[in-house]
Amino acid sequence: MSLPKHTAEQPPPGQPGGRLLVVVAVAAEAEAVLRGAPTDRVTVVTAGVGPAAAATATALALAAERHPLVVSAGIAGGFAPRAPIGAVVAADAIIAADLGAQTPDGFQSVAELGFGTVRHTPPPTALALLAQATGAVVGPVLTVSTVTGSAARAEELTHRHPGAVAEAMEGFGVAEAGARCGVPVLELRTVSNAVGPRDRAAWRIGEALAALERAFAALPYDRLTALHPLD
Ligand SMILES: O=C(O)c1cccc(C(=O)CC[C@H]2O[C@@H](n3cnc4c(=O)[nH]cnc43)[C@H](O)[C@@H]2O)c1
Repeated sequence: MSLPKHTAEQPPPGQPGGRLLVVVAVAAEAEAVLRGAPTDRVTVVTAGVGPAAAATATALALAAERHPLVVSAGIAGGFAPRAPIGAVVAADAIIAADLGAQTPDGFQSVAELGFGTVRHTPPPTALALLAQATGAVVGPVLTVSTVTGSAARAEELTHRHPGAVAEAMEGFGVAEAGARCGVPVLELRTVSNAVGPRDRAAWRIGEALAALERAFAALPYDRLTALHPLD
């Protein structure tokens, strides 16, 4: 007898439902998500910091269990004035902002150089639902491997990505894994610090984690998973 592909907790193929796969970097973010979310509607994976750790953990989680939708979540740096400390942001584009080469003409992304991609686009209807429920500021969220620490770097990123609302370190990795596995990816972040000159003492991590908890308490889980039924 062959085993069914779905588990007791998962709906049968073709029917809406299932858990959101939520990928965070560190334990404090996982705890905030789990305080806010109904525990039977999320699988939370603590991946580690950076896009490589995020991609690996996401791919492993998707291989282990079917999920209709993935959310890259956690704290982030916000671009002023669009995303102040405590704001919720949601990505309408998930962009690898430092994946490329420095050339005599300035930075060129791997996409501009003719290989690979630096952008993933979250599903618009799910993004709209998520943003409406959480009051998120919507815009591009940048994935960087180095936290911005100067006004010059913040200006350079804003110049290359007008309208960017936040930077963090994992979204593009999660989105790459989701794309390879055929599962759509959203990015939902709360702002702990401003993108700009390094001032670690000004980071408001507690405030951002409280906002993350509230955001996950507000998500419309049934409607989100119904948009992307498991096949
Ligand atoms: O002290 C530092 O400068 C520093 C260097 C590397 C990592 C950190 C972290 O605390 C991890 C950052 C963690 O939170 C996200 N995050 C929050 N704010 C930002 C930001 O302004 N730029 C990039 N990432 C940020 C990120 O996704 C990581 O998971 C501190």
